[in-house]
Amino acid sequence: MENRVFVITGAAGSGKTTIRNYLHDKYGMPRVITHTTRPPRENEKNGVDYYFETKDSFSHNHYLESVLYAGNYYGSSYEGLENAWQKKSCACIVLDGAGAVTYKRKLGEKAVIIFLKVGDTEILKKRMEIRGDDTTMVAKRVKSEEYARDLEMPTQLKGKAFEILNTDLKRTKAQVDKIVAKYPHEG
Ligand SMILES: Nc1nc2c(ncn2[C@@H]2O[C@H](COP(=O)(O)OP(=O)(O)O)[C@@H](O)[C@H]2O)c(=O)[nH]1
Ligand SMILES: Nc1ncnc2c1ncn2[C@@H]1O[C@H](COP(=O)(O)OP(=O)(O)O)[C@@H](O)[C@H]1O
Repeated sequence: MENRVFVITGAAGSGKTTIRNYLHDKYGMPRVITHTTRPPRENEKNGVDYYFETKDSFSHNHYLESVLYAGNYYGSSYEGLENAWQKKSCACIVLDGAGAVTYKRKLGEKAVIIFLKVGDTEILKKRMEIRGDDTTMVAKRVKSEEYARDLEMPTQLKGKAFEILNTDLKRTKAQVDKIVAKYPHEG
């Protein structure tokens, strides 16, 4: 079976982590854990949600791609992806729009991109608040260039990515199931 990585992208609060966890729980897809210099949220654990790094330790890893997002660095390593592929042919990862573009460019057909859209920015803000994000962090996030950019699918991905409007989670999951069914994967 050919190796694939399902890349979930979209704005903050659009449901990327929820869908990545769905792919993991329903299809047993290993999650590629990425690295960040962002401080952990209250419920986040090192090695589970992210590898939390200092600026110095972040700079020592070998990345397939890395970005600056709302003032913090994020990066995904080749090693993380290879480790996931050693377990299963289909893995999943959460990336910002720029990361998704790089994955498509570097991995071609191996990268299946799903862009999650939520039209209403008030809904996104509310979801971040309900998730329990620090209000100062939410304010900083929604003011960032990267947040505004990721409200729409990157132009470089038009025609090369799936777009799902994530308002009703049940419907979103059903649409994800249809996409996964297009690709051979272990049970
Ligand atoms: N390009 C890239 N983006 C990443 C990586 N890890 C996380 N991200 C993205 O960075 C952005 C900020 O993530 P985070 O601080 O967890 O906020 P959240 O989107 O509100 O959960 C999101 O768009 C993530 O998808 C990575 O390794 N590379
Ligand atoms: N379709 C949906 N309807 C309502 N709430 C949702 C939906 N999808 C996700 N959520 C909730 O919104 C919050 C943000 O989702 P999350 O997956 O953390 O987003 P992201 O990783 O894109 O920032 C979480 O509390 C999640 O449970």
